[in-house]
Amino acid sequence: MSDGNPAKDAWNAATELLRADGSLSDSQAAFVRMAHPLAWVDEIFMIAVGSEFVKTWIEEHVSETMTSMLSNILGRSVRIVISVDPSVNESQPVGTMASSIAPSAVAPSVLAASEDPLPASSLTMPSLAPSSLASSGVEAEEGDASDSATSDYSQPRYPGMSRSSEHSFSETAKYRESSTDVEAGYARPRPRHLDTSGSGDEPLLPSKPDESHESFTQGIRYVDQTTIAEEALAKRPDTAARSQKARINPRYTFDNFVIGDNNRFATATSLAVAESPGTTYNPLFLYSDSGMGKTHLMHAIGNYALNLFPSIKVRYVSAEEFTNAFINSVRDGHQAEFKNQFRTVDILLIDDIQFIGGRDSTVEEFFHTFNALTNSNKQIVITSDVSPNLLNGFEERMLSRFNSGVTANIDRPNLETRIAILEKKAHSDGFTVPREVNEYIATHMLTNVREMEGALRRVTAFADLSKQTISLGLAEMILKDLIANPDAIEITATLIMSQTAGYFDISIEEMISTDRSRVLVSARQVAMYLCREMTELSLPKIGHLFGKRDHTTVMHACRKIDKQMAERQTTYNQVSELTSRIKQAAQQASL
Ligand SMILES: Nc1ncnc2c1ncn2[C@@H]1O[C@H](COP(=O)(O)OP(=O)(O)OP(=O)(O)O)[C@@H](O)[C@H]1O
Repeated sequence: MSDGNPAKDAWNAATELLRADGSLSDSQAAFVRMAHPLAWVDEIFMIAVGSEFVKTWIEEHVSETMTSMLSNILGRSVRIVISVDPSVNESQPVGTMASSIAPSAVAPSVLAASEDPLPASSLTMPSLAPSSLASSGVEAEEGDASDSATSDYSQPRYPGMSRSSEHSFSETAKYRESSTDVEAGYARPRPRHLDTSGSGDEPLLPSKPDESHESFTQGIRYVDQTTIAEEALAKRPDTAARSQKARINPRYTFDNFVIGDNNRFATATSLAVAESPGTTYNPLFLYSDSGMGKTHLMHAIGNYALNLFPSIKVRYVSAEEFTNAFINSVRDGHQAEFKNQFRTVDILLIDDIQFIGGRDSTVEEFFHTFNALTNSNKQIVITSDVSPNLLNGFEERMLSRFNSGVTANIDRPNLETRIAILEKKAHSDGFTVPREVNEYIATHMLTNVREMEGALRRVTAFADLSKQTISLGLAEMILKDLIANPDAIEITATLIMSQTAGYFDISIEEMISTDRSRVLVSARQVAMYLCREMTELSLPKIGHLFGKRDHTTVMHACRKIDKQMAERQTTYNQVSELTSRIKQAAQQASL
């Protein structure tokens, strides 16, 4: 949908057209969607990305195709100029940033560039960065005297029930539903190193499941449970045997992986690895806290690669299993078999690598396995609970190898994504779960997707066994030992302040200080707003808690955040997420 940014409209249209005619693969489209189209002036088409990595990737892989499609759409020849702006959130839906740029901020530098085209490298756009749109790094936080006690803010609101959470219930997920559409005969070139496999004349499976990966469009997508893997399985009965041999779980696919802001980059690189193993992203290192979907993505890579390349050899192994297999091979004198098992594959997926840290001989063996595979351009995917730099028990030479490819973090999913995950799980398990039940679970359980799924399973299993209809009341009853009664929860200003400070990565001292730098003012205003919404504290009391500030300052903060939530998706998401976190922390404290 257009929001008056012609660059964004053209970029989106070009992406969709190229996807439709097969010129962009799933992973290419995923990267294209990480870019933020800023402006189009004459022959200059400007986009911003968050990192050099994505810039180079776009330049090398899709710039030419996009340039020519954009030129067709815009009716004149354009060239793409890419700026790197670390403040661009690559996982944020396209358009968020562009739409926040005032036209007046774009005009001067762009026009100058268009009249006298500069080489791309010399075209810097400091005025386009959102941070530079503010007149300075110091933000006003005081209210004016007219914001007086006659306002509706003079009375406390309903404790524990914020307007933000009401919004989030009614307006969060914007998913579309659609079924997968596997089009036959859509072959892609096989990666060079796989061409020598001897079975190159075997037809490739359709590799463009198309609509199923539209999840890379903004936000969240909800797809039919029919997966590419299942479709392919029906066509190629041997796929089941190959998955089993590869120790790949056919249930974990890209189709049933919900893509949100927290995992967009990790999913894009995983897709790229499945499509072109052993080429660019080697090794791919995925890390996150427990239960965030690393193993799911790993199996998805395996499933997709097995479907794309009929002769490919894939092997999934947990680090624990690798360790045991190694120890047994030494004990039984079967080292040759061990080596053969792990060094002759095209893709090795090793899960939870942190497990082998400190086990010197296993680490050493893995080092040799790693080198043997990468030296012959075979793909390695590694998962861990921490980034390579924080792994314990590995030598430096090993860590530098882990860092030599691509590392991708998976964050905690936000509320919207958590609801989408639950909806998808319920759907694929064949249950109809009312939306408020999924919202209830997602709002109260936010630290681990696995636990959230466990809660949903508890509810569906109980309803199934007792032949009851799934309802909010039933869910509350079944989950009462996991989720405390909302009425019994005590939400204090201290809790709000500490959660908000943690979220913005600042200290409580900074939050109540007189420092008025932009980040601190934003965090402070959000915290004041939440205190007003979630506690019964009066304006003067809140002001006092926040460094003895005047009640008009609190009033100003509340009005400002209220307004920003209506205008800016980012603020809305921040407040929704914080509301969830605060409630969860309060619940845990009350259990
Ligand atoms: N984005 C997502 N979409 C769908 N399901 C998800 C998503 N994220 C996590 N899950 C589900 O959550 C559960 C836990 O995920 P997974 O086992 O992949 O986590 P993990 O990060 O590997 O955890 P651990 O570090 O404990 O091994 C799985 O059932 C997985 O399908």
